[in-house]
Amino acid sequence: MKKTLFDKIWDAHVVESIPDGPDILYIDQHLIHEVTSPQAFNELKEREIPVFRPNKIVATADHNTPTENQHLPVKDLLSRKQLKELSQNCEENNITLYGLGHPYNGIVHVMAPELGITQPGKTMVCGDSHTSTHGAFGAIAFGIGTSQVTQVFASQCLLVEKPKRLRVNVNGELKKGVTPKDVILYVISKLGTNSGTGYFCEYAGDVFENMSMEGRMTVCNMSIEMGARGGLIAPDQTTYDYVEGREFAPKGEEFDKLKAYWETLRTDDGAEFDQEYSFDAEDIEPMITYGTNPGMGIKITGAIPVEGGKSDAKALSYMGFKPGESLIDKPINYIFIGSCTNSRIEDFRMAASYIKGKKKAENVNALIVPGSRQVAAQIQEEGLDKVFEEAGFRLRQPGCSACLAMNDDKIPEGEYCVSTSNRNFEGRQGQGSRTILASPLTAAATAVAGKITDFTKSLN
Ligand SMILES: CC(C)[C@H](C(=O)O)[C@@H](O)C(=O)O
Ligand code: SF4
Repeated sequence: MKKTLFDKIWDAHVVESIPDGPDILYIDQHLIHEVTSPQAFNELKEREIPVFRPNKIVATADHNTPTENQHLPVKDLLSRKQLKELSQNCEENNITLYGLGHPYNGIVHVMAPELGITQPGKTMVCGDSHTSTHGAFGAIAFGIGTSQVTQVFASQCLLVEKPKRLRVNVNGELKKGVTPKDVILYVISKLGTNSGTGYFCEYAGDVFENMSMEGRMTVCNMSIEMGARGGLIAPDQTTYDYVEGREFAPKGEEFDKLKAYWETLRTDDGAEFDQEYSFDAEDIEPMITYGTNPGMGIKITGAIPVEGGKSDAKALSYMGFKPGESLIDKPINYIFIGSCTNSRIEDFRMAASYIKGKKKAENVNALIVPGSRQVAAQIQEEGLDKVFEEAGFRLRQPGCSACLAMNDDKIPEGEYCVSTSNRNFEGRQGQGSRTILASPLTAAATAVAGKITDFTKSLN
């Protein structure tokens, strides 16, 4: 039978199938962080169940971490408690933790791929919705709830209904200034935030084939924002080149053997999908959102749609925008370049290439936050920190930062923030804050202009 990439990986991990019921799926890699693991550890303790395979778990601290003075004790008491609990739980259960200050520390969806923990063909879970990011490698990766975290701790397996198959094709050549973030914001603006519900999405076509691993991660990261359980892209030479040589990647003969298997991980010609959509790369332009869900996106030079239901009216009133309005020239006082969507080296290269030789607008407060310690080190190695400094930006230390208001980095009430993160929900970046999702390039251009600007004209 002809199989999809998703089927091949899924079927290889089914321990047992319950007729007309869920599958018991083996999980190769479990990632954890401070927010969704404490209750799971507590439950295990209460029921006196040991962690079954501690060496299949890797932990990091990311959500509650400050992005300044990481060498000092964490000021916020709740955050400090959360981080301490993670350290204790990992120690008690023999789990590797790359905590605050460790050279491998970072946002879970940034540090695991860069350490070579994320690999094609694996099943991966984390108590975090953006686990879909790891699908960029041709892995089945998805977020789970805390009770499922307990399940995986106890058994290394998960009882889970097999999702349906969805494929999104984008073919053609992207225009100048159109980045992977714009591609996924475009797709979600076309399909809506519920289109993926019940599905696992494969991204196919030459746009994804030509993308770097960083770009593919940006795309897969936001699969959950169209409601999909996860997203994935068939592994290819770009994937193998990225994985090879990384700290925890297989080495030598083992790598070659695995690579031969990874090469079989592609959708067979003629394999069937339950749903399929196709788009042309030429139709995509730099995108921004105007509302309070990631599907409310328009091209940067576009106008806010006039037709819309009650929820649109509510979103626009929260955002302080009007139907039919263009966002060009809207003054913006905050920008955030960071989050597991856009905080990898390529994102900072992109931002720096625009910023180089320019100055940050006076009115703008900029948060530039690498996704991991390794990204931060690479920024320095490449001298990008100088580019940012000369333009008046200050780099922060790694973490989830202003992506969600769980640490000190918050956007004040009523302020607009052009943000490279993935969610623009009400209050997401701080109570009353207003998020405009965009690419690192758009965020950089906004920071320089002090307002939303059609920067594509100035690109050469
Ligand atoms: C805190 C965590 C559970 C949450 C998630 O699941 O995604 C967070 O990472 C987010 O982005 O909203
Ligand atoms: S960066 Fe944002 S989206 Fe990603 S894991 Fe952290 S809080 Fe969630």
